Amino acid sequence: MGFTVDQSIKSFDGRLLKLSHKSEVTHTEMAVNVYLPQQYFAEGSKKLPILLYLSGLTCTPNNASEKAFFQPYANKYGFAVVYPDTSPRGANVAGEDDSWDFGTGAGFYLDATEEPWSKNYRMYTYLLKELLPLIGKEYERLDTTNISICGHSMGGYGALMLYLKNPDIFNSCSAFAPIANPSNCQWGQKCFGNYLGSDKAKWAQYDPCELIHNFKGEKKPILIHQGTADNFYRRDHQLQPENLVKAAKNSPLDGLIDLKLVDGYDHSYYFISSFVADHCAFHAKYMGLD
Ligand SMILES: N[C@@H](CCC(=O)N[C@@H](CS)C(=O)NCC(=O)O)C(=O)O
Repeated sequence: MGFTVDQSIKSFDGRLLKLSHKSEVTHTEMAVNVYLPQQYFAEGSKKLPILLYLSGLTCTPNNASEKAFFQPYANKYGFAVVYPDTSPRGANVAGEDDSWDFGTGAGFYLDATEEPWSKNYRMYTYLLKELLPLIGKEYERLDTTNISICGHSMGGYGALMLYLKNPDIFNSCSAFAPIANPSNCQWGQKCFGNYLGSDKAKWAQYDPCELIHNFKGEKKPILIHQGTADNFYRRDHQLQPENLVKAAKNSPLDGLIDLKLVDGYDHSYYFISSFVADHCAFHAKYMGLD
């Protein structure tokens, strides 16, 4: 089943497509936005790389499409941006709308193994086995063999986790204020506990601080920005990017976590958009575009 194009909006010389499709993985209708840069519309253009951007808790595909400002850099370098949703919606699972940090808007990019979540909350398989292949099929001038990954907060964790597990699929990884050690913070413990149960060995299969030890890809840096005025970082200890720097020691990525603490920035899209240029330049290099 293909995409329905709900809207096609001109933006920074390219077009933002608001798409939806029926997912056989989540058994729901899924929304996804795709930004096609100006190069996509040029006669005889070659296949364009893809930046997969994963959003944080409560987001739909629209938050980053409207407020992160990837578009000028997507046009500068010539890559598309794919903005998936953060969970299935309307799965009708009891309790999915009870809190903002679990269930709807908080799929944690994993495959739930526990009832009643395991039928629908399967964002890991959805992204890798359904969404990316469908993008490749429907947009033949996008190159699904040249994908980089980036994300914010829960999506920053998602980007780290997906990259560390699948270096054959993703060229490069960066994150804004990621939940770097989910087994060790309230947000992660709540979601891992409900979706995966109490077996910590299952949690380790998704925690970047565990996965980094078994990373099998090329030795490249991972770029992370973290604002020092982010309350989820300094007050609530939900993010803990330093734990990933520590975990990298004596791992294949020893010394390659490029954590940039940026003074005075909070957790919002004002922070993200301030450093999007750096992240796009970083990924463009590994996409072969600079
Ligand atoms: N709803 C939460 C905040 C959730 C939040 O900050 N979500 C971040 C990701 S973790 C986000 O991107 N929010 C949407 C936005 O800023 O557009 C609260 O009330 O504290």
